[in-house]
Amino acid sequence: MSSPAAPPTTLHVGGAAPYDVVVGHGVADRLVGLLGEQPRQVAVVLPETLRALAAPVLEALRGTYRVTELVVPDGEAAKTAASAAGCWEQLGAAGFTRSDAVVTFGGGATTDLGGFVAATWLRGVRVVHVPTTLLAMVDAAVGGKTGVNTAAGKNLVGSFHEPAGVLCDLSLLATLPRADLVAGLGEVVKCGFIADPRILELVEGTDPDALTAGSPVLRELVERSVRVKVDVVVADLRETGGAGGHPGREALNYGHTMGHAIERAEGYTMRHGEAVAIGCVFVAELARRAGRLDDATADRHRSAFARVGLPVSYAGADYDTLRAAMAVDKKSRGDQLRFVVLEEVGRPVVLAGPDEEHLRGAYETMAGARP
Ligand SMILES: NC(=O)c1ccc[n+]([C@@H]2O[C@H](COP(=O)([O-])OP(=O)(O)OC[C@H]3O[C@@H](n4cnc5c(N)ncnc54)[C@H](O)[C@@H]3O)[C@@H](O)[C@H]2O)c1
Ligand SMILES: O=C(O)C(=O)C[C@@H](O)[C@H](O)[C@H](O)COP(=O)(O)O
Ligand SMILES: [Zn+2]
Repeated sequence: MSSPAAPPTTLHVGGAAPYDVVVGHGVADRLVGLLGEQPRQVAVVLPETLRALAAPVLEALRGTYRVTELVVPDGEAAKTAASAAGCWEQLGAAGFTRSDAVVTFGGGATTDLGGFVAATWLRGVRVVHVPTTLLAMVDAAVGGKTGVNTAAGKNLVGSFHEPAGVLCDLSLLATLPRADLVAGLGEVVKCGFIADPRILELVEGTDPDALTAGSPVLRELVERSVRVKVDVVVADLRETGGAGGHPGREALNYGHTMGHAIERAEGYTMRHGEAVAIGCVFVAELARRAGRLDDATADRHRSAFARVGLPVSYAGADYDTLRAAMAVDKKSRGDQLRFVVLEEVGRPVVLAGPDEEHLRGAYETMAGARP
């Protein structure tokens, strides 16, 4: 365990384009050092709502580089082809070259869009993420998935583009609304179920109200979740599959098949981490019905997510609507739905083409219609 004064932790991400994820208080101050002397100019992707929070970062950058602010809509509204096109226009007007760099400052929606802009401008320029939500620190800013939504569904256009560095400055979480911090815990608890049972013990053994920006337990949860993500991504960056029955990168998609369907049904007004929590409870029930998961572990999903204040049921859309939305999930192959399910905590596997009765039954339990 560590206090806010504890030195930063560096988690190295190996592979063809290695980089570090730095976790600690005040680490955003490292941005200029990380970008180095090569860029002449830096484009900072951020929502208008975070400009005050970003002021010290912008000021530090202006001391060294020509800075263009790419101000994008707040939250999920930023993840559109139109937002990306607006950024491309501004980069063109600024004469942004391959030696220049993009910085993202915001939650996962901002890092997803900004990462996509960096991936596509001149077929790829350097990007450094400064995530400002718990969810973006533990998940979105790490691993190189970038993208935008289309009318057909979530994250349907994007690319893999690894950052040159990720600075998780825990002090930035001080202003994050409680509901957004709790949403980030959705991905944290997901990491506990797919790979690190200690995360579940920490969540189950801590007063959720004590999980604040300066909390040592929150920091341990961040570091453990980043470690889970890094280990999976290093083994299977492009989601081509794992070895020995492990789903590879698809494991990180645990709970997302239903989670993304719910987000779409709600017009992207529900927080991603909330939808993921419901999706994990749904898929645990599916696995239980399919005879893959024991009752106690399925029930533990409901209790662990509920403990931190996340929703665990959803009846806002009917089964057929959600079933149709799940069909466009990236894990689908032809007409076949594929889910990541658990056989036990820490043992994810792929369940392809589940029994339609099990699916409908799991939906009815999720909707509260059937125990
Ligand atoms: N690329 C990936 O691997 C990956 C992983 C997980 C999630 N995601 C994506 O991330 C998105 C969700 O990210 P999110 O939960 O961070 O939501 P978000 O980016 O929509 O941010 C949530 C809200 O918090 C505000 N905010 C951000 N930082 C703040 C701060 N420090 N103080 C005050 N307000 C702050 C934002 O302005 C916004 O209103 C989804 O689009 C999801 O698909 C991507
Ligand atoms: O990094 C991954 O891989 C993930 O699946 C992490 C998820 O938490 C994240 O929401 C991701 O954006 C989902 O990706 P998608 O491929 O289902 O769009
Ligand atoms: Zn997610």
